[in-house]
Amino acid sequence: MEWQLNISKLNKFLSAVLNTGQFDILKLGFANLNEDLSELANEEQLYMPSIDLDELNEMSVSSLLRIKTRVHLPTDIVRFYASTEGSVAYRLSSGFIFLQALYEILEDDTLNRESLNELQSDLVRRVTNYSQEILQKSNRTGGQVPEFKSSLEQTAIMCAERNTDYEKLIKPKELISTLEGVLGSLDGKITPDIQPLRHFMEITRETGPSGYFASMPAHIPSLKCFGVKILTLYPSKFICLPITIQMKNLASKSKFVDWVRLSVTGGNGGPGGTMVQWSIDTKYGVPCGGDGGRGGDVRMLASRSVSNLGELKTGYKAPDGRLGKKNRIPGTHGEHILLPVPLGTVVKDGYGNIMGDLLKEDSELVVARGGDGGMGNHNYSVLGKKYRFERGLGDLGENRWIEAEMKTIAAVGLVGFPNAGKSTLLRAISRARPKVASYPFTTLRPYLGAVEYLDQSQIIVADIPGLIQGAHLNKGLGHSFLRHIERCTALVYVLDLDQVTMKCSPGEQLMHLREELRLYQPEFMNKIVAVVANKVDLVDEWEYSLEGENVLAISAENGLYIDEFRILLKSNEATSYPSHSSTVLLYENVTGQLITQLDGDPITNNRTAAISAIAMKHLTSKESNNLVLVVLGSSNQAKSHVRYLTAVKDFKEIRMWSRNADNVNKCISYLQQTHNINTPLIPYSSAEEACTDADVIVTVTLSKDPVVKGSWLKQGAVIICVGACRPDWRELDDELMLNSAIYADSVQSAKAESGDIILSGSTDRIECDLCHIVKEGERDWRGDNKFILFKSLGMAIQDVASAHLIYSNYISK
Ligand SMILES: NC(=O)C1=CN([C@@H]2O[C@H](COP(=O)(O)OP(=O)(O)OC[C@H]3O[C@@H](n4cnc5c(N)ncnc54)[C@H](O)[C@@H]3O)[C@@H](O)[C@H]2O)C=CC1
Ligand SMILES: O=C(O)C1=NCCCC1
Ligand SMILES: [Mg+2]
Repeated sequence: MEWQLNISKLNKFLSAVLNTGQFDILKLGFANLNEDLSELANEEQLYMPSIDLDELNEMSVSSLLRIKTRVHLPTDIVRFYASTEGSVAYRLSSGFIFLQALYEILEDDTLNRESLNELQSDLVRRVTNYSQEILQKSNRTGGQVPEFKSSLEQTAIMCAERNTDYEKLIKPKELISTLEGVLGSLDGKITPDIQPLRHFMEITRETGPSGYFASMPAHIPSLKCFGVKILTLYPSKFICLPITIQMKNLASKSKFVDWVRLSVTGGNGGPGGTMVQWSIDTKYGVPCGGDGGRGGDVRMLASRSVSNLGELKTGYKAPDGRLGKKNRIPGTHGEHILLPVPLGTVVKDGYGNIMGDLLKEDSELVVARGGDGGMGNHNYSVLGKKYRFERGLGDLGENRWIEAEMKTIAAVGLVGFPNAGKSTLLRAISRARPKVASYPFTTLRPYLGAVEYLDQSQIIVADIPGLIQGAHLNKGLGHSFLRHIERCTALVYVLDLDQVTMKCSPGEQLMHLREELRLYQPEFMNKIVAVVANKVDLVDEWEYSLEGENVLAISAENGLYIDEFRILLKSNEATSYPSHSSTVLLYENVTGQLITQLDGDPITNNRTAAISAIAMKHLTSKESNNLVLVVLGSSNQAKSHVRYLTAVKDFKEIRMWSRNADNVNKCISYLQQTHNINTPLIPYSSAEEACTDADVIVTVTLSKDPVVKGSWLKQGAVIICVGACRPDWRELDDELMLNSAIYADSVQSAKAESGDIILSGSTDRIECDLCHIVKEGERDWRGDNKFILFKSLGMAIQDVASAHLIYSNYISK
């Protein structure tokens, strides 16, 4: 096929796009046009469209040049495109598709923003379909695609489709039957995840509260693959800090800037056009010049991804509007300049007047307005030779000096009495250098420090100057510093353990600090808090809890437990950091090539629940329906267990309990709204009440102590115990354990890893592995025992089989 691009249509298309004034043409997806054209030309079966640049008008040429020199694709396309680097065939074909789409775009007579959007989605669809076709054509074992330079590039796509999208590839019934099939095929040969890899264990000992698990590699002959899951578990959740700030080029940023002065100038309005349309009816023609385009504004944009004002330059000028065009078409507007600033930046004009307070993500403030475009000559109705070229020149853009200051200073405020060591602590965790001396009020204004993490995130911490008793009455620095606390998301109470400098006992310090804050503003009590006790090196013994609060003892001066403190700031329930985080690697059997690397979290969530569903299906009698299910816990596993257990059994009702009633309600709404669970889901405020008369009880908590007691349960109850995966953690009490017929996904793993089994002395009482249950079919699993217990530990074989299913579904999607 020979393509002849229709230049007048190309011009029309480009003008239409540019004239919308809001559409960024570069985003339409003509990637590497140049390169693809030349490559296409070398490829016999493809033909190069001919574009005669001389025929294009100025605007189109410059647009094309921009297109050619910059690759700026919609992210979906970038994902596919980038993933196939090195695959010449693929690149050519993507180029081919781009060109084909371009050709069709040019054929389209009805261009508007909507149809452009449609075309853009269409483009993404085509590239996607094409990539699927290539994947399917691959005839290599395991579905590996020969054209791909590295499977990692391709799997990056899948990783990018984290949790939600990813979960679409996993259907409960399909996963359950796949895993059941795999368990059935095992023939008793099962690789137990007896212990995490030795190195991980050693690291665990060194690193404190976090725990590391690495499941053993598992081989699944029937699926022609093997694999491994690497998993870390960090259960300590002292403090919830919802803000961690992603920072680009962390290494290059050494300065933390919280105040800047800069000059800002809006773009000038473009001049009106002076074009004249000739016609035989008028002697001098009809003026038809459009209005000039508006000059761009300079705007500030509040963004969570910006941590300080250090990136701002000393001056900005927005682009001018362009000349009005003929046929009364307005000139192109100058683009606005958006200056990203941290949330909570206050902007003042040169006279100190507040122009705005950027508190919310994505809120914008115009700091220099662009000038209006001048009127085109079509507005001047007077006809005749003299007035034909009358037009407005466009207004000048505003110009001023402004000051920007960060006022939402920090995610976390350090609060403590003078000399508790807050400044020393800030120095220890960040590069901030507040003055440190042992007399009160060394710090007169809040000092900020950025605590930086290896994953490029950072948390801003403020050293809030000395609070004293009576501060709420404006004593000491009084209200001036209490105000700073207002804008912190979380607070860390810093207690002084030094007998010499402390005003009162640590317990009393905590009480007084809280009281001061409460008296100043009762809402402060709703803030997230953590408590640290400083100068622990100066005391012989220390209680690690105070008034029911976990307290982390540190020595800021000597760097003792400072790493723990840094981690404590970051680990929390309110951030998106999950307690578990994992990766699954799937390898091809024969060649040992890595087929895919997957985010392990959705796999863990789904496969664990699928295994529980298989166990429950076999351990309860086939006829039993309308049972009462109880789920203790309200997080990932709780959600997935409701979905998977309801896929194999009908329940009369599902009772849900968790420590946090709010989370139970959220969990219930999620299940009803996102997964259309129709079985009544009932929140319970007492675990005991929920378990009374229940048929199936699932424990999916991070508790270290029993959450269910045998005395609560009725005879015949089936308990699926999913949490307590460490040798010293419990979810079930001894009475429950000793009265249960016990089964496990792996007997060997359960003997080595389950605190419930080990500490209740039940290691020799585990009947068999799940794969034997699956093979045996229906029988009396309870025997003489009061209850039936399935202890789940989670095994690599389940992860690998699930990853295989996801991968297969992905490539055939
Ligand atoms: N057997 C297996 O294959 C797997 C087991 N697990 C285990 O399942 C449990 C739940 O996992 P996720 O939902 O991902 O964890 P998560 O961290 O997202 O949620 C933990 C849940 O436990 C609750 N919880 C925490 N401490 C508690 C306490 N002291 N008392 C009562 N409830 C408490 C929390 O409120 C929350 O509802 C964990 O113990 C985890 O290690 C997780 C994955 C696989
Ligand atoms: O995914 C698994 O397998 C897990 N095993 C024990 C602890 C949590 C996750
Ligand atoms: Mg496990």
